[in-house]
Amino acid sequence: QTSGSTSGVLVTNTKELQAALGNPAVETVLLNDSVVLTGADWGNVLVTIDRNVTVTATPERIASRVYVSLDFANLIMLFQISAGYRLTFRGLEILNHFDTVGPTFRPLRQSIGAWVVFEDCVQRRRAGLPYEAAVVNMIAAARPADVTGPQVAFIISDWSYATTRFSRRINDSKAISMLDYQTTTAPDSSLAFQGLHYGGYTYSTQRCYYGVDNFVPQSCLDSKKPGSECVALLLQQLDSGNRSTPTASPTAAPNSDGSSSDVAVIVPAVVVPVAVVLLLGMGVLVWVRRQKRQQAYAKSGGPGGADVESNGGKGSGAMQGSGAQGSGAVEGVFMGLEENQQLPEWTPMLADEERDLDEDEDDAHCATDTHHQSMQLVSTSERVGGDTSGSAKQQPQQQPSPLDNQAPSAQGAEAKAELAEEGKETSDQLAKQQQQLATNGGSRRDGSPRRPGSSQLQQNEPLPRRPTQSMSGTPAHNLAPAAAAIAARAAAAAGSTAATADGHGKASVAAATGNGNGEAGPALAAGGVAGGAGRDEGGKATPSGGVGSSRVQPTQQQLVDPPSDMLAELGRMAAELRSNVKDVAIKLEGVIGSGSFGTVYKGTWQGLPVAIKTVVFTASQDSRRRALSEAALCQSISHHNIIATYASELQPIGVVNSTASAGSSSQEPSGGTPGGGLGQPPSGGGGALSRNMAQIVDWRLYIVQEFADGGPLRKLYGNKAIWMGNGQVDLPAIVGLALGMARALSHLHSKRIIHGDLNPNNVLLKRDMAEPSGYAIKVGDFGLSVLLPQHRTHLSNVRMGTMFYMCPAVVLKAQVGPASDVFSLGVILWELYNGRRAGVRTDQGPRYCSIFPAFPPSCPEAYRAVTLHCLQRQPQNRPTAAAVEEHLEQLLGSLMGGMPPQPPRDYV
Ligand SMILES: Nc1ncnc2c1ncn2[C@@H]1O[C@H](COP(=O)(O)OP(=O)(O)OP(=O)(O)O)[C@@H](O)[C@H]1O
Repeated sequence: QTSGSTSGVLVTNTKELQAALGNPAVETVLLNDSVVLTGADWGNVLVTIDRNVTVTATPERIASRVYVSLDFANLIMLFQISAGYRLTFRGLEILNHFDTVGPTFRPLRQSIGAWVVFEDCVQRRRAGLPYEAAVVNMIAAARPADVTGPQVAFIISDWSYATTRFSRRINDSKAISMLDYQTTTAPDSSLAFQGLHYGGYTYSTQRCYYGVDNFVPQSCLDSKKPGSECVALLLQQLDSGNRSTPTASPTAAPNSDGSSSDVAVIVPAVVVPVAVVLLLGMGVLVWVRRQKRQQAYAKSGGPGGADVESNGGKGSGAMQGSGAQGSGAVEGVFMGLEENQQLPEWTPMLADEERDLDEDEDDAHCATDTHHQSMQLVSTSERVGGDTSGSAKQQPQQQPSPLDNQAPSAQGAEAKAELAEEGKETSDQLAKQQQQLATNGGSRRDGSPRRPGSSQLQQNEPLPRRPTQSMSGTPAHNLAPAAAAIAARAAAAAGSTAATADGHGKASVAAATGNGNGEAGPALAAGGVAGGAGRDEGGKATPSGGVGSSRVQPTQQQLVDPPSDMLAELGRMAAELRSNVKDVAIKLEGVIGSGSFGTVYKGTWQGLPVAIKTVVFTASQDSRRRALSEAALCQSISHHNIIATYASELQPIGVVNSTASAGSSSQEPSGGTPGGGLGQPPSGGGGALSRNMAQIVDWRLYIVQEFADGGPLRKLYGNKAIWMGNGQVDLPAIVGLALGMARALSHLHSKRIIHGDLNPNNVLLKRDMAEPSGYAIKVGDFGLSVLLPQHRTHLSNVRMGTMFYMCPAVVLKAQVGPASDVFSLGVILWELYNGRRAGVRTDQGPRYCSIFPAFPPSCPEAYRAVTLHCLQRQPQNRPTAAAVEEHLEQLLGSLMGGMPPQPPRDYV
């Protein structure tokens, strides 16, 4: 049981545990009976652990499936783990060891580059967020850069386990199964003035369960207090003996004598029948909708639950949907058009029916991006490629824990069902959050309150168009009320969670121009911009042009209330930035969302509204190449229709001391910018830190980008101002947006850059009155972009992109080139005209909607032709992005009675 260790030591109390952890010869510490640590016995000692140690229940306890209780009694900073080492807890019920929320393990002092691992453990909090909120936070937490796949955490019911704490089993109606949850906690020195240093390590839980004794009341969460504050309040109440208010919960744990409280019995008695009735009602609703859907498909000539192939089958059968079988079909891949292929018939009835479906799907998958991420857990990931390739599609298999009380097979099935269930719960929760924001804080362009529903664009929301078709400049005064409302909300956000990083210190380094001075001491250094709003290709400062106008643009379209863990993270980040960022004022205002590689924050930098992307990665990783190349690529591109990157900054967050194996302790990074390199790999430059470059374990990359206040294109779909119904559309608006994308792509391809993941999530919008739609296109997310070598038409062995937007050559042959981007553009052009997504996920799997790629008869032939040209099966039959641009320019010109609007000169 001691894993080959010859040095297992049995401990029974605080002093023995301290001695064992501090003894370099001990690799395994055994617990057979409950241990409650006491501060008096531990004393003022910080034990340094510079080896791998496992603290585990004895083999007998594990064999008899009893967790041994280890109570840290809220003692803090008892030990520190040197970088590169891991402290593992196994088979234990661990109590009173957490910070109020989040994965901060309070007994552990800041341990940069170390691992704390919990295997087959129960983790219990005395007070915590409701499971539904906690699981959202867990799923939203970024995985360590070198760990693939999504977080796997979900709520389970009827949880029961045995612990050495009680003679009776503990029974809870719910718990969270943390099957595979891993995250790297940011080094947190925000409480250094109190002598407290936390974080910096990777926190990993495998096959663990998470239970909470007392839940914060919903009223506290509804009052918009951060979750951590609600938990702190609850703990105060518990300490003062006032347990009556907050503890009511159907999942209340047994009281210390092992008996359940009355509340825990009564609440289920009321809630369960109501929930059952509601669930039944929902089930009937879903069934009716499904029937309707199937009837509609049947009418269109397809089999029940038809997929695209049924429609495409009218032609050559080139379209494949999820239901296509035995034909080499790939889920969610449109196989492209062959010459003279007959398209499915477009009927308003089908389009409307499908819209219904699409809205379901949009609600379920796109309420927020945190949610988008969570859905990767519960269903097939849409995005593949690079680090996430494959992994996101696979659900990690649960290894039966030796301590599990449920039959492994039953639990596996249950886990899947729970995963699906939790995805729904998560989406509901986030939809609610967003609704609250819309009701409470959002504002519309005219300053009137947003209607409930979403903080994003609503279907009938008026667009920010210029009043006439003239191409005059932005009427900034129209935006003042919204700007005021936004400022108020931003100020409120700043009051609670944000901080202005305006510390003093060393100068920033301009790396894009290669003149880094290598001095340790980081700063958010201006890459392409030197204190200005715009930039040109060479990274020189330019006078503010179009981007400058963003100073008066409303900026709240995308801001969602972050989960409380993120608020905590935001606070830490702000503190970190405050201490590190020297001559640059950066203000964080909230979380926009998170994608597969990190979190995106909303902030202000040098007076500009910005989005700050953060990516944590490991030096030895492929993800390093990828993160750095994204930063480098972003900074090398300057175009009106591509998100501008103002600055980027690489910060070390973990260091392995080369002498660590000889027993010395970890070395905290000085916070320097290695090599003075913005977006440069950590290889070279001066400074103390850069001399030890190879020893740096983890990095955090910040990319400061232009803020696209209109949100992603997918949120615009269906807006009644553009898509009026029955195939009636605002053509100039659509063609203007399409042209923006074609211009962006054409520019990228002229630089031999392949975007690799063009989809309506990565195409952002920014208010711009000069555009027919009121929005300028801003293509972003270069995480999967690659540079095409000279004289090559494509790269092989690169499979990347997002389901529904990948061309067959990418999926089937792993060939990526400009033509694959053009194919993705074709799918989006179709979506733009139809105001909806081409592909949806259904209960039967992902599939294209049945009318794709048909157009309503009212669609001008010029638009239809260029779209279908992009969707050709053979890459060589597709047009270049430049040709699409030219074509759309002509079309828009003719629609607007002259030349289409030109982007501001500085940005072309
Ligand atoms: N420059 C920006 N301005 C405004 N919002 C942005 C900006 N960049 C990203 N976002 C938003 O931040 C969220 C996260 O973006 P990110 O690019 O990290 O992930 P994603 O595209 O949603 O997912 P993935 O990276 O997994 O494809 C999204 O809602 C995105 O629209």
